Parts: sequence; structure tokens; C-alpha cells
Amino acid sequence: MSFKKDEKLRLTLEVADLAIGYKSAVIAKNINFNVSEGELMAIVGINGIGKSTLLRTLGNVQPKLSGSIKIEQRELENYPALKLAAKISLVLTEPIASKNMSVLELIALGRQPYTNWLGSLSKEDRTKIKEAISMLQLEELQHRKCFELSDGQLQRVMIARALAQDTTIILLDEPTTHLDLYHKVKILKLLKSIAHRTKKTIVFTSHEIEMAIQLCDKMVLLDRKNNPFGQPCHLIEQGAFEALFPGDAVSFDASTGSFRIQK
Ligand SMILES: Nc1ncnc2c1ncn2[C@@H]1O[C@H](COP(=O)(O)OP(=O)(O)OP(=O)(O)O)[C@@H](O)[C@H]1O
Repeated sequence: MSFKKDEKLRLTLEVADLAIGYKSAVIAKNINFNVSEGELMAIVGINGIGKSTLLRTLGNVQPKLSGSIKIEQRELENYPALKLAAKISLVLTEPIASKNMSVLELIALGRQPYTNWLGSLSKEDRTKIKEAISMLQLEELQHRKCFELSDGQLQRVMIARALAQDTTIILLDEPTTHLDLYHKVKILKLLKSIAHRTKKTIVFTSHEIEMAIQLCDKMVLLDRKNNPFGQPCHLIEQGAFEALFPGDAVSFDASTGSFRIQK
């Protein structure tokens, strides 16, 4: 962390006794965690356990079943829509509908919560867009159409749009899917440095558990029971990763912080 050791970090997202899912089924319950400004947190767990459902619930695109989600001490459901758009940005995995837009146009859309009804950009809007382009190193690509980009480049554009939105919290659903190992590491390291440098809270879902262990400040492990939460090193000490997957195919090696294939 780039913060001074004794600097008190403000809690931005607090989740207590949360249950998520659909009218037809509870997908996960007993979810408890909190994240502060400047922290990077991963949500991990086996396929179908509810990672994306949790992210969508945090992003207010799907209602919680019960429990509490607080954004800067205020319940999520008590925020007016426009105020919430200035607090949370959400990047989902669905392909974007408007790939015909240029990179610059798509990133500028991130400023919508702040622009007037004509959507015209102020000086501040332009500064935020420029900063986002620079942080994601998209200068060379900014006038290209989105359909001309690779998955990895598009992933960076979507993160830039969320950054341009300049929210306290950025939620990303699987930001490293479709990427090779090198680009997965690059994106996660970039997210970490953005969180630390800009004091934003960044929460993402991932299957890259080993990378998350190495790079995240905190993790939530969805496991259908008590969903352990904490710093990766503490979760390793508690043996939380051993129970994440059924033991017939992989086992966790606490000494290396990695999974081993059962032969
Ligand atoms: N609209 C829906 N109605 C009912 N159940 C749903 C709906 N959408 C998803 N589900 C179920 O919710 C569960 C959790 O899905 P979710 O996509 O959140 O899991 P995930 O952990 O993100 O999975 P993956 O790792 O495969 O992406 C799954 O069992 C899924 O079938």
C-alpha cells in the first residue's frame, strides 16, 4: 500500500448477513465483508456459486433477498439512482451493444451521471476522460472503433469507462476472462495500482484464485457455508482455500499458496 501506516482508511462498502438470489432460489447467504478506500478485493468460488449474482446485487441491478449493503454508511436502497451512479460503476461480462462507437466515445459515456441533459461534456468531464485514457494506456487506440479491438484491449476500455465515471467503488465481473496469463497479471496489477493510487475501492469476481491471493488486499470465498473473508494470508492460515473445491481433483498447498492437481 502506498498509504502511510497509521493512516485511517474510510470504509466504503459494508455487507452484513447478506442473502442473494432469485425468487425461485436463495443462491448464497451469510455473506459478510467490508472494504475500504484504496483496497482491491476479489470474490472467488466454484462455478455457479453466485459470484456474478453477488456483484450484480452490489451494483443494484438485482435486489438482495435480505441483509444489508452499505455504501459509505448509507443503505444501498436509500440512494437515488443518479447519486448511486456517482458512487458505483459496474462492468459486467455481457458484450457491449455499441461496438460501433469509438473508444473515446465509449469512455466518455462513463461521464453520463455528471453531464447535463444534452450530454455535453464540461472541462472536468474531459479531464476525467483524459486521465482514464492515460491510466489504461489507451492513447493510441482512442480513435479506433470498439469492434476493431481485441478482447484484452476492450477489457481495458471498459475499465477506463468505469474510471471516467469516477466513482468511489468499481465493480468488475471477471475482468480477466479471455486474457492470456501475461495480460491477466497486467490487468490485475493495474487494478491494484489504480486502487492504491486513486483510493478507489475495486471489487472483482475471478477464477484466478492464485493471482488474487498474491495481488488482492482482501478476498471473499463463496463456499455455500460461511463464506470466509479477510486478507489472503489470514485465509491461508485458516485453511479456507482447502475447502473451496471438492478434494477429488485439486488440493491447496498452503506453503506455496497454490493449487495442485490430484494425480
Ligand atoms: N435468472 C436466474 N434465475 C434463477 N437462477 C439463476 C438466474 N441466473 C443465474 N441463476 C443461477 O444462480 C447461480 C449462480 O450463478 P452466478 O452466475 O452468479 O454464478 P458464478 O459463481 O458467477 O458462476 P461462474 O463461475 O460459472 O461464472 C447458478 O446456479 C445459476 O444457475
